[in-house]
Amino acid sequence: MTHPPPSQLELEYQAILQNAGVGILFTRNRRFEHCNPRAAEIFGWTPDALVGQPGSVLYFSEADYTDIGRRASPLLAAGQLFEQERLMRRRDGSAVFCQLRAKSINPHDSADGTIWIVEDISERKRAEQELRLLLLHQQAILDNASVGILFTCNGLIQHCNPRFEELLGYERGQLLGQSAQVFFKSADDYQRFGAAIGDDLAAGQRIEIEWRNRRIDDSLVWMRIMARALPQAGDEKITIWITEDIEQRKATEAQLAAAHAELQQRAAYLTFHDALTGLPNRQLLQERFSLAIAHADRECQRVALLYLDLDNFKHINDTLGHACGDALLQQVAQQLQQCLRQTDTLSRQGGDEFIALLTDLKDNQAAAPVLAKLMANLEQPFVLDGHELALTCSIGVALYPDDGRDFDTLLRKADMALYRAKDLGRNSHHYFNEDMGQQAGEHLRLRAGLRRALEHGELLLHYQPQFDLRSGALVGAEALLRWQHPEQGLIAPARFIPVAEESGLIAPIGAWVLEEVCRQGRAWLDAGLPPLQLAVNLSAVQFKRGDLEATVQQALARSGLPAHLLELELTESLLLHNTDAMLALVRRLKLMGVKLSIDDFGTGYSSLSYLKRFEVDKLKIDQSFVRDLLTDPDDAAIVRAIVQMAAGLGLRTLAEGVESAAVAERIAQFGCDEAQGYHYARPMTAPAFKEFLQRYAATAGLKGNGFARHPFSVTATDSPKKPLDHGH
Ligand SMILES: Nc1nc2c(ncn2[C@@H]2O[C@@H]3COP(=O)(O)O[C@H]4[C@@H](O)[C@H](n5cnc6c(=O)[nH]c(N)nc65)O[C@@H]4COP(=O)(O)O[C@H]3[C@H]2O)c(=O)[nH]1
Repeated sequence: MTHPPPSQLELEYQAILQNAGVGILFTRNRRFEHCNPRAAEIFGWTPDALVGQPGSVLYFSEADYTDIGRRASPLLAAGQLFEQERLMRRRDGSAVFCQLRAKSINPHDSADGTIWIVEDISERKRAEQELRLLLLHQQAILDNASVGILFTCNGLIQHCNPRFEELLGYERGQLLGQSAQVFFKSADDYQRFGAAIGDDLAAGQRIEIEWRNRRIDDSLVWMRIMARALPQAGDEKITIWITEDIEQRKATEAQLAAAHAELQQRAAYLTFHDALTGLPNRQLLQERFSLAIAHADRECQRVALLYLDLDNFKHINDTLGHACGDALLQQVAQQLQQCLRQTDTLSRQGGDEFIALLTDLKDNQAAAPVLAKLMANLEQPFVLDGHELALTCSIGVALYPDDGRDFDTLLRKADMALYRAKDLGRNSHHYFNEDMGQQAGEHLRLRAGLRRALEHGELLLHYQPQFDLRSGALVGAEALLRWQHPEQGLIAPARFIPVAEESGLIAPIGAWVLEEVCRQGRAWLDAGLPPLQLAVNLSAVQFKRGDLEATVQQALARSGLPAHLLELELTESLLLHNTDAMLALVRRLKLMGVKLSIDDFGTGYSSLSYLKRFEVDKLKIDQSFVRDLLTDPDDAAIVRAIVQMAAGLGLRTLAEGVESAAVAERIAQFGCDEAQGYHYARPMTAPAFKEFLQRYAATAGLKGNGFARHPFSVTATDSPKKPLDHGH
């Protein structure tokens, strides 16, 4: 092998030094003897400037320099390679991370110097640092995440965070390296899971699924799992799983679903049954009726519909309370059911009304023993809350096919028969017959019509003015209910209030009256009319059940009518139910500020003690005493006595039904405070009343004289041909 001439070698050597991508430095006696351009560039020097400098210029301190000397010397002396990564100083004082490799040129003689190969590794170090930080952040996320995070590689658990282990009850690190199958219920379940998500996962999609997984103690936990395969070169299939414990949510969902199912079941049940007694309702009864008549037609038999109503049940309800009433109805339902055959149907219509459908009757007489049995069974005492109660009932009977062929006709006829039975003194039964009077029919029509009247706004109020007998001033008005029937015209309360009371409709009707009176009173005040006391009739039924207190409160609150302008008219008989509850209710009403008067006073069992106890404000003397006052000395004596007694108790009196000036004069002489009657004005519509009031104010202001020559004293309204009231 031939060697190139030295000059050539030197040239090549120079070329290597000049072009090398690494820095090359030669030191001798700890000074730079020679360096290539890259070395100078790394440290921010020019080669000329760097050559001759002590090695320490590349270090931040003497100590630093000494340190490297101490580390390198032994290796260099032994002819070995010294290697180190080190932060070094550039000429401008900035730092540069270098990879140093050094070797003695001649280990036997250090005087020959050392060669240093230097690489600028700052960039690599920064990248490493960034990576390290990134990993730190990632770890922090994994450690602190509230969701379980898991990485699998080809189905093996590669990494998971503490939350995931905690979710499944594992110790830290216990899951690593295991197959993901460990947290599935079984190998099959794992397969199913794979089948459910495998394709989407492979397609790179984000999976979201809810699955029931297995904890270490074999208990199961509902998890929401989000998964995605990480883009990865090669065969490794790395998947990230983010899991959440949704056990609580699932439990709540399950509870909700169960509650919903139960509700649906209940709703379905209630579609065909009565909630209180569990008996079939009208709809189911109707279906059974259809089946029964089809069967009866085939067998040439009869079917009977029995409309049964408990006598005086309302009284029991009122005295013992609704809860007792309900319990009693349940017992009654059982008792009645026992009297019937399997093929018969007992149904509750609401309230205390039941309907029995009797099937397989050979003839029209075949229902008789059942009727007798039903009535006899009810007379057996029921025990409720320690009270022994004997009940009676009235029953109306209609027969298929004689009385009708369809359900509604038969039911209507059974109802008519029931009313006839009640008319005949209750505790009896009655079969429908064609010539049953109009009465039952009218009653039924009224009942159905009233419901519609309330819904369709057919009810209205008329107002009858009330005057102070001493000053002649118009001081108040009584609100009187009317029913504007679409066919029959204006119907008086005497005709429909008893029906409303019997059917329970009086509660919503009474509430409407209170609302309307308060609203109207407020409107008149707002229109600048003087304040008037507005009296409202309360039915005993309304007083004893329902939520009268709330109704009154609401009517006052909604309208903004001052409470003292509202007067509630009670009847004497109502106060005889002198119970603590009644007393408390009246007290609460009085505390609201409303006034109380006793209507039709003198017709009941007047008792002074209850007048005091109930803190009544006014007595309204019944018109039957007032009407014949001038001709009947007894009536005159009664009126005078009532007025005197009331004065003694500090109560005001109002004479009702004052039809003439002479009567007005006489009651004034007796000391009666107020009067109301056709002599002054008939009841009239609200607009007519307003006009009346305005006219009254104008004329009374001029004349200002008393009751007898009252500006409106004879209004020529007493003609019997006149309609029910004025102003309509
Ligand atoms: N012969 C004669 N009658 C006169 C005279 N002045 C007034 N009247 C009539 O006497 C009745 C007085 O009302 P009431 O004793 O509270 O008797 C009322 C009251 O008990 C009841 N009622 C009226 N409106 C309501 C209501 O909103 N709720 C309730 N629960 N009952 C009401 O209906 C009853 C009858 O009311 P209406 O037919 O309006 O009959 C009214 C009225 O039109 C007169 O000078 N001569």
